[in-house]
Amino acid sequence: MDREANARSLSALVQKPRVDSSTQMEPLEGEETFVIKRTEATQPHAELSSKTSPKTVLVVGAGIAGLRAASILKRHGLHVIVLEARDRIGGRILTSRKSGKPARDMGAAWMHETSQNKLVKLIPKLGLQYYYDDGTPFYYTSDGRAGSQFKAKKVVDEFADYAEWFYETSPDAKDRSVDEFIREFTKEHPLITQDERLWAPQVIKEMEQWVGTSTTLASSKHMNYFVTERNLYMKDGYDSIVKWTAQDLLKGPGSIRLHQMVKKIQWSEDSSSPILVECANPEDESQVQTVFGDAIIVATPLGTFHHNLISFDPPIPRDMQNGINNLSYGALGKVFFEFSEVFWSKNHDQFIYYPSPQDPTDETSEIVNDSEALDTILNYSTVTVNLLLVADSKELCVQVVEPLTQKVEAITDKKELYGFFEPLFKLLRTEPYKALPKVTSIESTCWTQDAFAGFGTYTSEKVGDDPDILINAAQNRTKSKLQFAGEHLAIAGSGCVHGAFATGEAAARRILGSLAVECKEELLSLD
Ligand SMILES: Cc1cc2nc3c(=O)[nH]c(=O)nc-3n(C[C@H](O)[C@H](O)[C@H](O)COP(=O)(O)OP(=O)(O)OC[C@H]3O[C@@H](n4cnc5c(N)ncnc54)[C@H](O)[C@@H]3O)c2cc1C
Repeated sequence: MDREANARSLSALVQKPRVDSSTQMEPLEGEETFVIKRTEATQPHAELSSKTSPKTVLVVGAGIAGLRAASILKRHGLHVIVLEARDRIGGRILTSRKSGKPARDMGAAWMHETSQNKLVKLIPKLGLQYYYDDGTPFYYTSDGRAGSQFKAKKVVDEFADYAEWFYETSPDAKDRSVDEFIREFTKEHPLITQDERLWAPQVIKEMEQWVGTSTTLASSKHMNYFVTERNLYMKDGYDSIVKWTAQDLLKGPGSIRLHQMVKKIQWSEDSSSPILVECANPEDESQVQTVFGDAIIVATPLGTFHHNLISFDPPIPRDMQNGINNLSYGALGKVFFEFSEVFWSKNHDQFIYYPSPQDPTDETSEIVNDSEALDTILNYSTVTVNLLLVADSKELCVQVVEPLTQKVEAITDKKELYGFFEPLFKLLRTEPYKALPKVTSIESTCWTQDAFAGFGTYTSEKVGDDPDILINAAQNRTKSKLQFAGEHLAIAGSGCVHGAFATGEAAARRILGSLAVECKEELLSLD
């Protein structure tokens, strides 16, 4: 379908949005986030899938993984029902569109690993605007700008190299946190100076943004530090990828059912027993319905499993459960600040801030850091995206990671939120003697308070985790009527949109196999 036709078919199905449960945002006037009309999904009576062909496949979750799987299955002639708890599709891809404001991606904003990321093909195909992050970042400490030759950065590169070699040559060695391991490395290194020793654990915090957790929790065994790829920012908003993925499902009513919070899945491998799913309307849990299918794909976030938000009868297969127990979930938060004037460097796309190390000779430092009253943003590592360069708006997007994400996302008062971040903005001024300009709008994420996001943002390998258990368990379910998809199952691009997209394809292939339907590769093409 071409872009114009796509837009036409969407507008036929679109209605005015309501507040999204994943974010607590400004009033919604003028917002254009698209929402599909409520369908017959809330019929009180149970519905039965046809015993004759085509078979019915249920897909739980209308994130990119579930939508990709459902769309492939529909193209293969199967009857597909996507059950989505929210009032919108896209899951952790959420583009906030407010009148007069640029599109803000509250979830995914970048295409990563662009050399292998097949979604990049959609950029020219759909005529989307983008920005490649080829610029150099500016680095800051509480004392101001750190030079580009900040030596501790080189020490961190050397450590990452060492850690990779260490676990390659000693695969059975005990996992420890990145923070613990880098301190051990710098302590034992004969040529590292005391300053480098102090700063290296601070500088490595830059990776926190990738793994979605702090270096005190992140696994050094599964460390993903050498990020040499290019990244592409979706200037028009990531929801265009969601719309493209869902276009076949949006053609007629009924394929996607919103407000369907799945609570229980009764499943069996017996081909004569249907899969039975109990759903409730999240806004009125007395509105319950039961849906039947021949097979099912569960594509909800890893955190929903950690919180047992869906019950399975019989329980989730043991190998899958073991995998879930051995993989962690992280939390990256974002706050968008729009200003009346630009006071930061116009030529650098990111501002990376390293918090000061605790000076072991300063006996008061521990007391100061423990004090909630004195807590400021400058105690944490942050990456601030310069949206002037990236998306042509007078905005900064400050990214934080857990445990700060939970704290920031719990702040509902905009003044308080700004006050917390203000010391960072003062630091980013190109003319430090000038007062900061007026902040004209603030918008913050709220994923850690959102059950449908699993109270977090994406998979994060923490100390002791083993991601392969879950991936292997999912891949081994070749003949099963119960399949799983989602970024947590990605072989490549874990935690990312393209990884999630690929897991939707893999789950669809396994369902086709289990229903003895031939997979036609041309129906998976992005061309
Ligand atoms: C702040 C943030 C920044 C990110 N940045 C990037 C980035 O720049 N680049 C990148 O590639 N990736 C990024 N990601 C990760 C990316 O967004 C995810 O990996 C991807 O969107 C996950 O897709 P999914 O289909 O696996 O899950 P989801 O998108 O979470 O879809 C799961 C769906 O299941 C639904 N659901 C949950 N429970 C139920 C239930 N009980 N019943 C019915 N439905 C249910 C949810 O509402 C949701 O729609 C970011 C994520 C966040 C949150």
